[in-house]
Amino acid sequence: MLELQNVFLNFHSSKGTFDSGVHHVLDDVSFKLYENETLGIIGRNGVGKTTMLRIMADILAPTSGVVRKRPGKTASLLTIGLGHKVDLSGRDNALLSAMLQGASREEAEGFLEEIKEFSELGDSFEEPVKNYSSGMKSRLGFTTALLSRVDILLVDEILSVGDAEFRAKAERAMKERIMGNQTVVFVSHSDQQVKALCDRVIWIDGGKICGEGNPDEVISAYRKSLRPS
Ligand SMILES: Nc1ncnc2c1ncn2[C@@H]1O[C@H](COP(=O)(O)OP(=O)(O)OP(=O)(O)O)[C@@H](O)[C@H]1O
Repeated sequence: MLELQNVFLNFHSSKGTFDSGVHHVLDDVSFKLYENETLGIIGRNGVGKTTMLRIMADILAPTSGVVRKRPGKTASLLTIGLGHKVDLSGRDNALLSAMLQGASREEAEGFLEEIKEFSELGDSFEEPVKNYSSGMKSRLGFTTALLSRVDILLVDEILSVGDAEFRAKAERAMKERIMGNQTVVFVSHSDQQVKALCDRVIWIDGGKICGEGNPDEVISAYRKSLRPS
């Protein structure tokens, strides 16, 4: 469905701590994402998990290497507040996002009441997003992506925000989508969520894939690596 082949990603950095001002974030990363699977990406803070999702979503081009997506397939990055036009209402943002993800205006309008109901934003749905809390933005972003149709859903930590009740509801809805043949790439620091939702896990560190495969085994190796020896 999607493949990264020998992907390198460098950022130019003003910090002197990196090699000649270049920060090598991804260093020869290759993997395949298969249709209908839920792939988890784990690793310490700052190792490049979000960067990988942004490359898969075509938001960021790799410094070198190839990203191949099956023709006609859409991928959408689900993250807090990304792409929200803050002067527009929740309703208009939901409409825009659904259309950007490939829905016609009519189809997108058809999703709006469902988005309002699931997100539990009430009258705030008609308010500008600049007045939203981060929890409210994530409810809007999560719900819009959940209810519109994308072939590959790229989920960045979004299930870890919001109150406990909404989080449980979001996790249940995500599970249903996964069961219903949605292809998902899921970045999370929650072992429990990754184990509950993912078929396969990739662990990255130092720009490389350090482990790949069964969630229990890869998470256990990752946790072991964090313990002081
Ligand atoms: N636009 C940018 N310009 C320069 N450096 C960047 C940029 N975006 C990310 N980085 C750096 O690249 C590295 C990887 O960032 P990334 O957000 O992908 O990490 P992450 O694994 O998702 O982290 P976390 O678990 O904390 O969310 C970090 O060191 C970060 O500071």
